[in-house]
Amino acid sequence: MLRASLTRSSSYSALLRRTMSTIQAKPFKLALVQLGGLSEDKTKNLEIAAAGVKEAVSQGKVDLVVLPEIFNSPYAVTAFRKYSEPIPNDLPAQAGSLESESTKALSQMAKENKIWLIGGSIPEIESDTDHIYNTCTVYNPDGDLVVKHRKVHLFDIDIPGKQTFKESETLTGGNTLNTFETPFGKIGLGICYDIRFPEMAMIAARQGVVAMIYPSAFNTTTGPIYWTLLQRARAVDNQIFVAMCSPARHPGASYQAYGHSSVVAPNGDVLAEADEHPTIVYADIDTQLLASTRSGLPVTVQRRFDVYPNVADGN
Ligand SMILES: NC(=O)CC(=O)C(=O)O
Repeated sequence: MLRASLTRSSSYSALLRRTMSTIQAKPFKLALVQLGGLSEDKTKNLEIAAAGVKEAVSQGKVDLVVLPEIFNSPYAVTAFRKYSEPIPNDLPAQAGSLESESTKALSQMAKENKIWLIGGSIPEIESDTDHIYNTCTVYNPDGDLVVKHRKVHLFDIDIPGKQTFKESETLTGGNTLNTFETPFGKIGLGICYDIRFPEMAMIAARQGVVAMIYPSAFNTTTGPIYWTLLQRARAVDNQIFVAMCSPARHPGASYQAYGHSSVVAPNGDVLAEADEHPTIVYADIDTQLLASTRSGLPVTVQRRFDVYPNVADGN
C-alpha cells in the first residue's frame, strides 16, 4: 500500500496533502534573544531578560520570542537547587495565579509585550518529590503559563581536558514530550541536549509541529562541531523549522556558552545565525516552505515503519 503510493502514478499533490494534513500554520516572526551580562543575581538576570524581550518587539511586529537555557541562574550543577522555584503542574495556569519570582516575571514580559514567550529554561523544584528539573515555561500574550517542558535528556558528558558536565548530579530528567498550539501553528519544545535525540523531533513533527524550538547553551568544545549540524539534521529529517537560542558568551563564567543562536529552514538552510555576542536573531517563518520542501522530497510520507517498527529494540 505504502509502496503503491510511491509509484510514478502517485500524484504529488495527494502526497503533499497527506504530509501537510497535520500542519495548520500561518507565517510568523520569531525572535531569539541571546542574552548577555548574566550573573549570579537572579533578579538582575530577569531584568536583563525583560529588557531583551522589550528590545525584540521594539523592532516591529514579533509573534514569538525565545530566551536561552538557564538564564536566571549560573549554568552549574552546584547552583540549580539554590535558584530553583516551584512551577505549577496543573496547566494552563492563569497569569494572576503564578507565584514564583521567575514565572511571574516571564508572564509579565509576555503580557506587557503581547507576545508568545518561550521563557528559556529555569531550575524548577517539585515540592512533592524534592526533584530539581531544568524546565522551559511558555506563556501566551495574556501572560498565562500554557505548558512546561522538563529537559528529558540530561547533559552528562566527559570529554577529558575539554568539557565535563553532569547535570544528573542535581537534576532529574523529565518524562514527557511537549508541544503547544498558537494561532500560527503547533510548536514543539526541547532543551539543548534534547536536540541530540532525533526521536523527540520526529514524534513532534508527526504530530504536526511547524518548528522545534530549543532553549540551549552548548559550549566552546561542542558548539563548533555540533551546533549547526544538529539543527540542520533535525530540520531535514523532519522538514520542519528548527531554532536554538543560547546565552551570549561571558568571559568570566564557569561555563563558556557557544552563543550562535540560529534558525534553520525545513530544507536545511540556515536562515539566521548570531555570533557569540549579545544580540537578537530574527527570522520570518514562511510556512509555505513546509509545503514546498515536502512536495519536492516527500520523505515524511515515505517512511517505512513496516520495516523498522520497533526502534527501541533494534528490530
Ligand atoms: N548543554 C547541553 O545541554 C548540551 C550541550 O552543550 C551539548 O550537547 O553539546
